[in-house]
Amino acid sequence: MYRFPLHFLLYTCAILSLLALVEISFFYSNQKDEQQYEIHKYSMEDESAINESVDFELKKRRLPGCLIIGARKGGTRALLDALALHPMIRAARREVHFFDRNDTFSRGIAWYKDQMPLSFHHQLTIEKTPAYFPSFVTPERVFQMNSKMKIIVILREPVIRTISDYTQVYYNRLELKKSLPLFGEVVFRNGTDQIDTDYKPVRNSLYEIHLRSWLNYFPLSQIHIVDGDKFGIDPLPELRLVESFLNVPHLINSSSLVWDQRKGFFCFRKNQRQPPHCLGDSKGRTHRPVSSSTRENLRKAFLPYNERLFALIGRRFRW
Ligand SMILES: Nc1ncnc2c1ncn2[C@@H]1O[C@H](COP(=O)(O)OS(=O)(=O)O)[C@@H](OP(=O)(O)O)[C@H]1O
Repeated sequence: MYRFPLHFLLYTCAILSLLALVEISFFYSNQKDEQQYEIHKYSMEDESAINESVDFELKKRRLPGCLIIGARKGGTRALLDALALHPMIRAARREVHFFDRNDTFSRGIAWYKDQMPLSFHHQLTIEKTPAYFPSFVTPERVFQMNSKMKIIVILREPVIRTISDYTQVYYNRLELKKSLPLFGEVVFRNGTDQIDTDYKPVRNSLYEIHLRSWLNYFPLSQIHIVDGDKFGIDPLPELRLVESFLNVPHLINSSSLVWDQRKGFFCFRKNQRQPPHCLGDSKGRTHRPVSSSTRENLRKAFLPYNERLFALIGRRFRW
C-alpha cells in the first residue's frame, strides 16, 4: 500500500505556515504605514476621526513641552486658544501656577502632570501661566524639570499693558467692594516721574528684567517672542512663526480665525461646523481712563528698559 511520506507532509505544512506568517506581517505593516500616513496627512477637519481610529489607550497625560510664561495681559489666553486649534497641540485649560507657587510646586511633578489634558504621543502639551515670567524661582525650576522646554513670551506695548493690568486690579478690587487710587498715583512714586518698580502692574512691564532671569537658564533660541500687538489684530502671521518654533506643520488656517465686530477681536473655531468661540468679557474690555500726559511720562520711563530688552533679543518693537 502506498504510504504518504510523513516528512513530506510536515515539510509542506511548515512552508505553508511560513507563507501565512509572511502574509500576516505584510498585512500589518501595510496597516501601520497607512495609519502613520493618516496621522501625517490629516487636516484639522479630520482630527477627531483620526483620534477615534487610534487606540484610546495611547491617550495619556503628558508634561508640557512648551510653556507660555507671559506677559500678563499680553494676550496669553488668546494665543493659547489659537494654538489649541492645531491638531498636534493640546492646551491645559487653566493656569496651573505650578512653578511660581511653593504650595503647588511642593505637590510634585506627578501632580503637575495630572493637571494636563489627555494627549497622543505625537501631540505637544502647552501650559500657560503668565505669573511665570516675572517669577524669580520659576526659570530654575523649569530648567530642572526639562532643560529643553520651549518657552513663549507674548509682549505688548508696555504702557497699554500696564493700563490693562491696572484695569484688572481695579475690577478685582471692585468685586471686593474696595477702591483703588488713580493710575498716576500708584504708578509713579509720590508725585515724581520715577516709576514705582515694585508696583506689580508696572513691574510686569519691565520685560528686560524678567527675560534676563530666564536667559540665565535657557538660550535665546529656546525662547520665542510673540508680538502681542500684531497678534491681536492679525494673529495668523504670528501663529505661523509659533508653529515653526514648535516644529509643527502649518495647520492653523484663516478659516479658523473669525473677526468679531462686537468683540473687536478674533474669535476661534476648530472646524466650520462649530460657532466661533470668543474670549470672555475680561479680555478686550474698556480700560480705566488715564491722561495722555501720564501715558507719556510712563512711556518715557519705560524707554531704557525697552532699549535694554531690544539689545538683549537683537530685535526691536515699535515702543
Ligand atoms: N482674540 C482676542 N480676544 C480677546 N483678547 C485678545 C485677543 N487677542 C489679544 N487679546 C488681548 O489679550 C489681552 C488679555 O491678555 P491675557 O490673556 O494675557 O490676560 S491675562 O494675563 O491672562 O489676564 C486683552 O487685553 P485687554 O484688551 O487689555 O483686556 C486683549 O487685548
